[in-house]
Amino acid sequence: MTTDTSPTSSTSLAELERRAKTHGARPAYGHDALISCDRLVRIFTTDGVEVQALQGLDLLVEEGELMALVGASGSGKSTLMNILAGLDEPTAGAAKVAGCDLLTMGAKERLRYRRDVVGFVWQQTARNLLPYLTAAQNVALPMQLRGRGRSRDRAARADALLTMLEVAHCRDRRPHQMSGGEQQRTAIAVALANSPSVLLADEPTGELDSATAEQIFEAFRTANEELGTTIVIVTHDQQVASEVRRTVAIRDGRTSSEVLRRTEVDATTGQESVVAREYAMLDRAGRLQLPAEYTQALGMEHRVMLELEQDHIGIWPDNTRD
Ligand SMILES: Nc1ncnc2c1ncn2[C@@H]1O[C@H](COP(=O)(O)OP(=O)(O)OP(=O)(O)O)[C@@H](O)[C@H]1O
Repeated sequence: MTTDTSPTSSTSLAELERRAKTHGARPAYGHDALISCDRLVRIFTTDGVEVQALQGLDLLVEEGELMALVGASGSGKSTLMNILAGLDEPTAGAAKVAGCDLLTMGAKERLRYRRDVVGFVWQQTARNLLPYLTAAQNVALPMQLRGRGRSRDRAARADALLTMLEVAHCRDRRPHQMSGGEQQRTAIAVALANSPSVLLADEPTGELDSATAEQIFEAFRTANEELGTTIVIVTHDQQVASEVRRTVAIRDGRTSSEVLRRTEVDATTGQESVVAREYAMLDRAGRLQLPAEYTQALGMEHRVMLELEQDHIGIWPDNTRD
């Protein structure tokens, strides 16, 4: 590749000034996103051994999105969720959720963040609900702890949320009297009780069969559509891609690819169909993660050749190797 981007004598000073101005006027990365992670790093050190769980992860989530994060075991999903939940702090990088800076928050702010800005649903149903409270009492509790409203108003909101999530019949039951799916739908109601900006769910269907999991995804869709809550669901289930509009894959602590689903209308027949397209992620330094099956198929290793074409960039194996 012989692309030369250095300023040459033919580049006028005025042109360089114009480029610098355009660059300076560009809005900051993720300025209009509800969640923005910028080159996020999390290093764990155990017995002197360092594990880089997040290795410069970039992620933007817009307000009102319902999206999924997928990835193999150990790819860094839970680490990212714990940081977004305000339960863990990143080693480096930047992370903001609804205007809150997750790196500089003090203890008091962190507590307010966890109570008001984010709601969580965990995989283990026991972690989501208190066993000695009924479904309605579980949903009312976060509102009570926040000290908002009268008891009658809190009970009315709990009822409305349970009804929306189709578990009104469980209102007077304790968790052990409900099915796993009913418990998780009640857990979503609990997480929504204080109207958080973001709902985070870490493997919420991990303990459920596929039919019940489908109902849980339906409940997330209802919450997203009716309340406009931004929802991020972590799962290792690749099937989730058919349940949400955007699925981001994490590999080795970085976002590696994204699947977008959209409805397209055939211009001639007028028929609607859902089209899913996979994209590779280009990070802010211009780095691209190529899928292993592509690079292996062409024997690409270490070095590749690039060529800039009119509307695409070509990538070829290094043909100087024997
Ligand atoms: N508290 C910790 N101390 C040391 N290493 C950790 C800690 N938490 C996570 N790790 C390591 O960080 C890496 C990412 O772990 P993480 O739990 O985020 O992955 P995951 O994608 O959520 O995996 P799974 O799907 O199995 O839950 C792993 O190598 C893990 O061993």
